Amino acid sequence: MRVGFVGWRGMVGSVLMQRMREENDFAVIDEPVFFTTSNVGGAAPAVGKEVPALKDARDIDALKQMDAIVTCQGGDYTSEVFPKLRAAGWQGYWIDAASTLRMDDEAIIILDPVNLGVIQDGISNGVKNYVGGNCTVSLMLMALGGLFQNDLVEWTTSMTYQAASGAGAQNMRELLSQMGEAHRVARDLLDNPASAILDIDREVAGILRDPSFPTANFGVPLAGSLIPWIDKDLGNGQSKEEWKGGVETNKILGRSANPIPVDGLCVRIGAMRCHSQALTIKLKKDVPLDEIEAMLAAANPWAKVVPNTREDSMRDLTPTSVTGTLTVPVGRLRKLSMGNDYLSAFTVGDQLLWGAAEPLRRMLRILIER
Ligand SMILES: NC(=O)C1=CN([C@@H]2O[C@H](COP(=O)(O)OP(=O)(O)OC[C@H]3O[C@@H](n4cnc5c(N)ncnc54)[C@H](OP(=O)(O)O)[C@@H]3O)[C@@H](O)[C@H]2O)C=CC1
Ligand SMILES: N[C@@H](CC(=O)OP(=O)(O)O)C(=O)O
Repeated sequence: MRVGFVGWRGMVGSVLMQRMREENDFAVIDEPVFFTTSNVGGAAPAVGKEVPALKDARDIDALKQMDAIVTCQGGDYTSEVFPKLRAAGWQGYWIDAASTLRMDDEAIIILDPVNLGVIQDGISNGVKNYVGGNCTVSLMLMALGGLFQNDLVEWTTSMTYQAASGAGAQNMRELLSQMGEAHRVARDLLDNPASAILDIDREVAGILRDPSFPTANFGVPLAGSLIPWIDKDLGNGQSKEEWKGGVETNKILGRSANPIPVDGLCVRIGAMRCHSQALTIKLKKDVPLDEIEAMLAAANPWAKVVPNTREDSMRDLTPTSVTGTLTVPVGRLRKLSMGNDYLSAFTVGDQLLWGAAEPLRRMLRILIER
């Protein structure tokens, strides 16, 4: 297969390249070809085999030569180039990280540990567009796959704690600048063990509210605070990120005609690249907790049940412990006081791995190895 890569040096693209090298994926791609929107003719990345110089990511004729294109370049690029490429008669596979085409009838949302059957049916039926899901949705389904597989979910809420990386590389940098500023104004007081905590707090609150505080990307402080809105305002009280929770979950599960209600509030917090979510799940029936834990653990090799103890939760169920790994721990599992068919859960996952790059890498592998 001749495979074109667009957006390979961005944040999601870099994680994709890193994972493809780790899994030796380039060995099974006959001809990898790298594209750019900014450096035509420049050197392509080292992938262990000879590759041509960077080609123009807007050159439809060059793109048309590809059997598959994997893009992490973003939604604007997809909106601009994809229709032209199809209009030019291109029949190849389009594998995309951006949300643009996700809810399109001609596209499948890819998360193969959860919906391999939907993907395989799509390939057999000639579907050519495969799009990675919203990070929060993919991570929730990786964690709760066992409950959905066993058709136990009547509805679920998802209250999220989303990392800065979901907003982009510049936002991650801004979060760290904000943390640095908050520390800077308190440093002298912190160095003095006799200083009053309310003096420290006043200094920090002052800089968070100061017009000089770096907020160009987030719009408001995130460090020492949080942002209870992610993505566009749909005008009905719901954010677009919250809307995606329902529609994308059901599309991935192949049950858009008979949807499971999934809704909640999406909140940005000061983690770097791991999204966390607290879930309240209304079960269709009362299932013993040990059976639920066994189902969750058996659903895929990455979901890991964390015992619901203080020590295990604090050690294994945090962004710090999960970052940079493919493990999706799920814990805080208990029946809520509302009744035995109400289950709580808390899960954490790396939004650049299962939330973005990994489903694309695996989709390419599925196409190559079929
Ligand atoms: N961030 C996320 O969490 C998620 C993002 N996505 C999707 O992936 C898309 C890409 O996101 P993301 O990777 O965060 O975007 P980036 O902004 O990191 O990268 C996008 C492109 O910007 C160009 N670029 C310009 N300057 C630089 C630089 N200094 N370093 C690297 N690249 C640079 C590159 O294109 P070129 O080489 O052509 O110049 C690159 O491919 C998003 O638009 C979204 O649709 C999907 C899921 C999660
Ligand atoms: N919206 C997500 C990141 C993202 O890129 O989502 P999507 O792929 O659905 O646009 C976040 O901010 O955490």
